[in-house]
Amino acid sequence: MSATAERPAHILVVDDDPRLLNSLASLLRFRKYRVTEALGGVQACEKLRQLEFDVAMLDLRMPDIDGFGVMTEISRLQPDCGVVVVSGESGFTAVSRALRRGALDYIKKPYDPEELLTTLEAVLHQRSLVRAHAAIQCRLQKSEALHRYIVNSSPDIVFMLDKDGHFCFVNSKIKTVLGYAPDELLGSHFGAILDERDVSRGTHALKGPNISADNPRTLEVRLKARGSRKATRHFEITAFPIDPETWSHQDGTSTGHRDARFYGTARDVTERKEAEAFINFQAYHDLLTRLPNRALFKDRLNLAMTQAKRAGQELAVMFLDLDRFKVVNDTLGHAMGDRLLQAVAQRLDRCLRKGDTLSRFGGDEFTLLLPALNNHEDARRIARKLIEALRAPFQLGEHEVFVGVSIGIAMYPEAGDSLDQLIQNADIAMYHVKARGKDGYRFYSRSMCIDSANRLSLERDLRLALERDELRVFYQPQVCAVSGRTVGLEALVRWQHPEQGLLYPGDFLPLAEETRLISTLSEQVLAKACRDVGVWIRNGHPDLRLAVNLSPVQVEHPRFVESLMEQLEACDFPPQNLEIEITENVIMNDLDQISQKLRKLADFGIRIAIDDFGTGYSSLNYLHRLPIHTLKVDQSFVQGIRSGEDGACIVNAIVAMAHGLKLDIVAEGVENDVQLAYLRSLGCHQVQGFFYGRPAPADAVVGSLQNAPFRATAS
Ligand SMILES: Nc1nc2c(ncn2[C@@H]2O[C@H](COP(=O)(O)O[C@H]3[C@@H](O)[C@H](n4cnc5c(=O)[nH]c(N)nc54)O[C@@H]3COP(=O)(O)O)[C@@H](O)[C@H]2O)c(=O)[nH]1
Repeated sequence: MSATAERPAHILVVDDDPRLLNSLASLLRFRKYRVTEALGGVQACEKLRQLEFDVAMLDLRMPDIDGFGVMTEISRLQPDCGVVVVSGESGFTAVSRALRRGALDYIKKPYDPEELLTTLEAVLHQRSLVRAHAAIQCRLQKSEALHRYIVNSSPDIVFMLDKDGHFCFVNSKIKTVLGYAPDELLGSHFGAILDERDVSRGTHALKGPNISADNPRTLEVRLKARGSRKATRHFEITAFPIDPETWSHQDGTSTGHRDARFYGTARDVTERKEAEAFINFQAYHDLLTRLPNRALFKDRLNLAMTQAKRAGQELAVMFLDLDRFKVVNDTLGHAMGDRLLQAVAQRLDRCLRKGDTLSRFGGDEFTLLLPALNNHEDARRIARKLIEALRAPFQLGEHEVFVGVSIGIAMYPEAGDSLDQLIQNADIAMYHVKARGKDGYRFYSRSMCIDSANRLSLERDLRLALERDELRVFYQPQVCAVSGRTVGLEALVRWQHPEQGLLYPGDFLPLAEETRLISTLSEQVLAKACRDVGVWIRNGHPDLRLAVNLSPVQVEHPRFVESLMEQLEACDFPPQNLEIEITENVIMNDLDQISQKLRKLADFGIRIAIDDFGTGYSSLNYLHRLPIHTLKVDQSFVQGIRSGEDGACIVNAIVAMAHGLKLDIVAEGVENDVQLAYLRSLGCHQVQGFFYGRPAPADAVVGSLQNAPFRATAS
């Protein structure tokens, strides 16, 4: 009777017979329906355009527009309006045609009023069910659209996995973030998009025993973007197991959600991770060179010391300080200085193995950790490599600059068993390289380290020693390898300390250099040596050569040439009998200045020898630019002859080169006849070393000058 409880159903009654029309309308009105009458098809179509109906009760045979025509209009104008045909026609064709056109029922005239009303009620009831269903469908669609919108607009990737970890659902966020279309992932295992480094951690995460809705699994993993264009991104994944009891889609849908056992979200945390990584990098790196900073260096050193201790191995800490960097910085400016530091860091870094740590310690200082070494030779090799790496000039814009590096080496455990001690001792060793003319390397030895109280008392003692004439000069012969005759004597300073006994240069020369007492010390040594050797020269050894060591501090002094010549004059010592020994590094500190000074000395007849040849700068370029007379092969190479290491090859090369350049050559540190025989076979005619005698005081030397071979027994 009614479309809803509040509103009576609106019925359109259509018939071309006024009497039948009226009677049907009255019957329906009597039953409280709202009725609109249409006398024929034309009127019915008009009413359909004006009003809304729940049901149309329709005659079929009408003169103007018949019932089928009206049904066409109904389905066009009001498809929700139900149609009940009330017709005198009862042939199969008419009935079936009416039903095919959408009529819900067919009542034959003359009708039974009760039967007609029952049919109408049933049609109205069916209409209301259809409408309710449509309303629910509509609400469902809206609800699903809303949820789809919420899920797809989520800032996170939302996903569902089956029990084995295959995707059952993934929202469209994955397309924006990683480039995958959700559909292409359905059915694939989630491990397929995990970065290789996180596959095992990621896949194990879901298998954990404690994972539950109250205790979701949260982990950070890297996910691969689709294709190779984009990099891996970082995600924080939170995954919950789905309780099969509460998951209402068990009965299945075409999307496969029914198998879902895990629900989760993946939040893109790449920006946060990158910011963290950058902050972390800043905290542990030097931003100019991108090398580890002090803090990271100390951390790695600590770890390496623990490992070395456990494995019973050595490690080396090197302290590197650039030579001549200050000049570049002061003359070309800080921007160029910065570029130089970057270029230096790159060159040094290229010399190292994967496990080594090069750090910028500050300014132009670098520290290097070489873990797990077998012996000192390993460290020595790297130090030489580093020095060599910086030898070639650096191109800074239009400027070509040269820097060198002074390297101090502290070996663990020999040079200390705490990290601060190792760094400090490497620094001390580096300082000794600087004091000896820069651009070289030295291993730390205990004699280098004088604590401040000792240092003060030693400095005071040294000042007193210079006043009280406690310095002694010892002489070591330089012998002709063929005749065994002594052709020269190297003067080597000793200190007869009143309490500590005889001290060697290594015990006090570094301090003398630091305190600038070296100038007075050298003057005293030279004066004594000139006096001693001068007497021997005058007493029948006119060609006897006196070799003296000069410190860089002396050579760099602006009055170096003048004061040396004044001293020789004062002692009446013939300049042509003097040979000064300087290291290559002294020369390279300021090639132009040194070259002028050496030329002046050479013009006076003084001979110039390069001491420790092969261990320092070794730029062969200076050899023909300077007035050099002698190369002294360093004792480390001579000792290599015995052990059959590289030393022998280097000696071969140095001797051949000296011959080519027509320079004299003196091999230092000859300790046995094997070395002597080898050197002789190379044509190295002058030798020096314990084989012929240790350095000895003047009175021990003088008697042996006549004899061949010379033999002294002192220290
Ligand atoms: N500026 C000055 N420097 C000086 C002076 N006197 C010495 N020195 C420098 O000190 C260095 C160490 O000297 P010293 O401890 O005297 O050692 C010399 C020799 O004893 C040692 N030597 C000689 N032969 C051998 C050998 O067969 N085996 C071996 N293990 N050692 C040996 O070598 C030192 C001499 O080296 P060099 O000078 O390179 O010829 C010394 O190196 C000087 O630089 C000084 O008055 N002023």
